[in-house]
Amino acid sequence: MFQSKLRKEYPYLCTPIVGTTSEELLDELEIVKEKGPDMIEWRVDYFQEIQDFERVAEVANAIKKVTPGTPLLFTIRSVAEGGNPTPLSPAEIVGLLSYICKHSCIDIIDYEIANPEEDTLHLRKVSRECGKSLILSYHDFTKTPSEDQLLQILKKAESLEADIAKIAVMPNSYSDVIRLLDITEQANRLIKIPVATMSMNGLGTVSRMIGWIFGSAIVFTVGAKSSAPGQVPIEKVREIIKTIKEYQ
Ligand SMILES: O=C1C[C@@](O)(C(=O)O)C[C@@H](O)[C@@H]1O
Repeated sequence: MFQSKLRKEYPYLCTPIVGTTSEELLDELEIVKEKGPDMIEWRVDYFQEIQDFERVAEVANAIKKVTPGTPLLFTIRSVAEGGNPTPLSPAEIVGLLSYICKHSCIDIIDYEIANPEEDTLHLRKVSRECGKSLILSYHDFTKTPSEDQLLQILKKAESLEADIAKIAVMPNSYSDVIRLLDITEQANRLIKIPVATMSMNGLGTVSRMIGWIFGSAIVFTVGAKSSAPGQVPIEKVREIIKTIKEYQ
């Protein structure tokens, strides 16, 4: 599975695509493809035809056909955690994630850790049976929770057998950004699965540039369009990593 290739010394550069139609998505993908990301995230909460599961699987396969060698992450972000409103109920979201594991060639699904544990365990089982990886994620668009709370979230993701634990939080000061980096470094010693962390917005943007040094395994970068505040274009992040590595 792809996460065994996650390199501690170099992060996966992931670029989201956020189109509302298959045409928009494939146009975005043409731009993104040229930039050679290590992972592509389809933000399905923006997709107009999200209720038509067969159509969603068809589009996922069309995306994968354009970038066959690049792990494809399938994300339905909830409004509560910064996503776009969708007509799907929580049960339908579980249904779509299960369907997509069974009927498409996506590689990874994202599920929010705040969801009921029984649904998470169900999706863990289905994704594993289908050979897909599972990211358990947590987002707070208003603040950066305490060190204790964030470490508990990462540990919970590990105990629920996620392949990767991810947290994206909003800083209200530089000390929040430093805390996030500190937690990232601690988590790498305390838990065994890879973690992906980011501090959002202008204040936190530095975490997207240097978080990998502290052990964040994935950086969400802009390929064509941004999916969260503070994301940096992929080519800029590459340059920064290259410069740091030259002098490390
Ligand atoms: O979870 C994340 C991280 C993210 O919110 C960010 O802050 O870069 C962007 C989302 O597209 C992705 O699903």
